[in-house]
Amino acid sequence: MSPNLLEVQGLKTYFPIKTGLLQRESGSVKAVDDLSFFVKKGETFGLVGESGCGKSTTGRSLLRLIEPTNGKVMFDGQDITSMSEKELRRIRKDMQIVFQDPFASLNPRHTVRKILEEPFIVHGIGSKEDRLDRVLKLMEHVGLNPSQLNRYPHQFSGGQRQRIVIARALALNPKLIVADEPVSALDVSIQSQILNLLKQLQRQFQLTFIFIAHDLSVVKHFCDRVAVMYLGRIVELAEKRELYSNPKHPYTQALLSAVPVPDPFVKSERIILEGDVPNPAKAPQGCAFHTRCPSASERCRTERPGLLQLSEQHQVACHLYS
Ligand SMILES: Nc1ncnc2c1ncn2[C@@H]1O[C@H](COP(=O)(O)OP(=O)(O)OP(=O)(O)O)[C@@H](O)[C@H]1O
Repeated sequence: MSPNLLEVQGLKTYFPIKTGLLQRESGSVKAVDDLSFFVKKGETFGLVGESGCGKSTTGRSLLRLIEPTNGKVMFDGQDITSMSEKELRRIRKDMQIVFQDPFASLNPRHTVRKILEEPFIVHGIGSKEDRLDRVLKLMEHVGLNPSQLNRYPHQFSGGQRQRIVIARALALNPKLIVADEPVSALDVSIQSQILNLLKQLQRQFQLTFIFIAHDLSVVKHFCDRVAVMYLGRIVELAEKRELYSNPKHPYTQALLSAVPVPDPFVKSERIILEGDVPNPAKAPQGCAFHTRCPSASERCRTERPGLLQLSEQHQVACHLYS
């Protein structure tokens, strides 16, 4: 049996750009541009990069909430990309997503009971009493008071609302949860509580996580392996400790230099990236990062680097190492 829950090969998701009165297609945004990686059963795989680099589109494409343009996604040995809608509905209960903004993902007119009961109703699971029982258990698992069963989302704090979203994601006993910036909208003091809850649930229910974040400080304690994305591509992928202690790609080095160091005796030099992220509709030839890279050579301008295996736990897409 494969140790991997997810295997992704050559995933591409392009969005057409339509212009003019007739909305003619005039190109495409390469939001996800040829990603290949795997996620092991029970691990937390981090996807990190600046806003707009394609993290959310990747997460949604993996679950086919957005249709990928190309590539193959194998989930638990099954090819999701070739599944019919019906087959997909069956397998979707094994793959859930938690979004950044808990308020936007909850129906304001539904009580917690109704919100948490819905997945069971949709999948025809249990009698009314049995469903209530399941809802109460879910509330308990995520640290919500069962007496709040009949409250509405606006009667909860941001952190509690995210607990409701997590409970709903857990309802159908999934194997994989894509957590798309699940703590970014929360107070810093609440962030670690939610991260701890996710970790505890992971152990309790043998969950596999894909954890999306825009900076490397949040994933530091949470992920096992981390992929750094830039303009729709993975530029570096490594086991967490290896990535933090031995970053190879100039972009990862710049991202890491922006992570605050809590020790006043440790001096860290911040690498300031010049220029803006190139427009994904007109991504440059060669390495997408070359316009901002302090070490770019002529080759970086013309030739796109592939992901190079530096060691068993470390891959980098950069001409400095090839
Ligand atoms: N439905 C869409 N139609 C057209 N372009 C899109 C669509 N969704 C995303 N994009 C574009 O695809 C690129 C990647 O967006 P995506 O939201 O995946 O990035 P992200 O890294 O998750 O950013 P953020 O952290 O801000 O959410 C961006 O340039 C975005 O504008």
